[in-house]
Amino acid sequence: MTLRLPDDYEDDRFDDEYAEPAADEFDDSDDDFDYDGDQLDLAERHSLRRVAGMSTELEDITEVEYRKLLLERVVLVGVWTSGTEADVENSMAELKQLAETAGSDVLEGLVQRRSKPDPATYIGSGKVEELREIVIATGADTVICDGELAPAQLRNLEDRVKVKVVDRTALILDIFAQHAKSVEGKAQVELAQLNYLKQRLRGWGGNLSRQAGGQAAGGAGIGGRGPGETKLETDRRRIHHRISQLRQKLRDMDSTREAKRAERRRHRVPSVAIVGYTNAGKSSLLNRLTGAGVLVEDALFATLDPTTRRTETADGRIYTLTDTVGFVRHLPHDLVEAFASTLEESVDADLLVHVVDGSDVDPLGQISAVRTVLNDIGAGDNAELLVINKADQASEDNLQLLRTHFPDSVVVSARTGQGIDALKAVIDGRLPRPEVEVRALVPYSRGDLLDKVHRSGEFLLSEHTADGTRIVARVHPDLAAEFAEFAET
Ligand SMILES: Nc1nc2c(ncn2[C@@H]2O[C@H](COP(=O)(O)OP(=O)(O)OP(=O)(O)O)[C@@H](O)[C@H]2O)c(=O)[nH]1
Ligand SMILES: [Mg+2]
Repeated sequence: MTLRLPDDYEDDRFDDEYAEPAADEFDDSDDDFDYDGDQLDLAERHSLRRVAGMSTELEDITEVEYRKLLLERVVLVGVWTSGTEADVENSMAELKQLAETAGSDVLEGLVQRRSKPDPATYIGSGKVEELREIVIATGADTVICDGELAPAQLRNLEDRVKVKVVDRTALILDIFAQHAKSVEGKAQVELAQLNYLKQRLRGWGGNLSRQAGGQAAGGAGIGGRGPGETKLETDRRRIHHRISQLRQKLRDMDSTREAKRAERRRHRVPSVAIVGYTNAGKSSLLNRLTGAGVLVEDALFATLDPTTRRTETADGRIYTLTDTVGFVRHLPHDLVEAFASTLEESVDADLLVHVVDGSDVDPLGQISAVRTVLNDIGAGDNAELLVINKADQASEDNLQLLRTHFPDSVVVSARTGQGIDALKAVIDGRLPRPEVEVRALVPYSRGDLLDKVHRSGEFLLSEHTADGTRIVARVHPDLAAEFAEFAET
């Protein structure tokens, strides 16, 4: 079925670039690698929360739920442009995990080796045919592509395989939408979704009935009503309006967050941010270090709101530990931008505790993906302590590899507690030190001063004399001033 669209509907940014290619560009000679569904270990799929029905109208855009994708029975598609076969399998396995986290059943996976994705349809036209056959045979209602597709590519593919096509970016946005809990988190996700959506309006409202999910085999639900030009315009305007509302709302919330941060800086409480790949065990580690009781889940992006807890070093110095949003390869740029204020917790931190899952198949890949995002958000130069987690589960080979690459790292298991005391000691050693050394004889009536040193400074010497406590300590300048009257030289 051909789709009729309003004449003026052309995506202004992409259409020229991704115009229909000439027939000879549909070259499938390089279709030499097939990825059959068995490699995706279907037995292991667990059924997570399904996404409930979604309106086909764009009227409820005040709801973050609005963009729920209704992913149910999906086929995954990837283009293998570079790297080894193991890399591509790894990337597809991660896409599968993301799809399952979003609540879908993964039926089959398909990979094409090409020098670059097809500009019109992402995969070559021969593969598109094959994909369409798989969609019919499996009864899939959605195709998920492992990348960020241009709006025109999504449209073209949808027109040919006749079910909904989404990309990795939309999938990640959807997962974030499902997991967002706080008002701020929801607003951030909604902003990212709307920014993504505004380029792709027709793709969702056009040829597919979103409620029916597009029944490829029967043809039902296809060729539904496309939005008229007026409606598109209204929707666009509404989205732009909502985007500016959300930006304002986030700016307001940002000032509250900034006030809290300023407060911490004023009291010179050192701050440590726990960062790392999603599912690496960041929340588990925060719980282990502070007894925080933060949600831990074997799911991607379980944590979207940063949690900050106070804790102290063995000698009683206070510092804060913040659990943060996990990262993933190719984190959508819109998300990074929308989460900027949340991510600033990491930018501001005195020390980044970078947690990597030592039992992952590609821990080095995870580390570099995380460092890429850290660079993007301006935290690339912060002091970093690499922590290799899940030591109880990691292979000796992996541990060896990581230790060789990162000799200063600490190996722990947040689950068993292995290495946690050593980690605390290393964090302690890497916290910023108070800068002023004071020598004083403090009368016994001023125990409060000693208490302050205990909380925010560091004793180098403390001895009891007949006249009071003689101390040598490192403290912050404000506190140093309070010792002036008792100073000794
Ligand atoms: N075997 C083992 N599993 C662990 C360890 N630490 C965490 N896990 C498990 O790994 C999964 C993810 O843990 P989380 O602490 O939620 O990971 P996270 O990094 O906070 O994940 P997100 O918030 O989703 O990015 C959970 O199932 C944990 O039980 C560990 O040391 N060993
Ligand atoms: Mg977490």
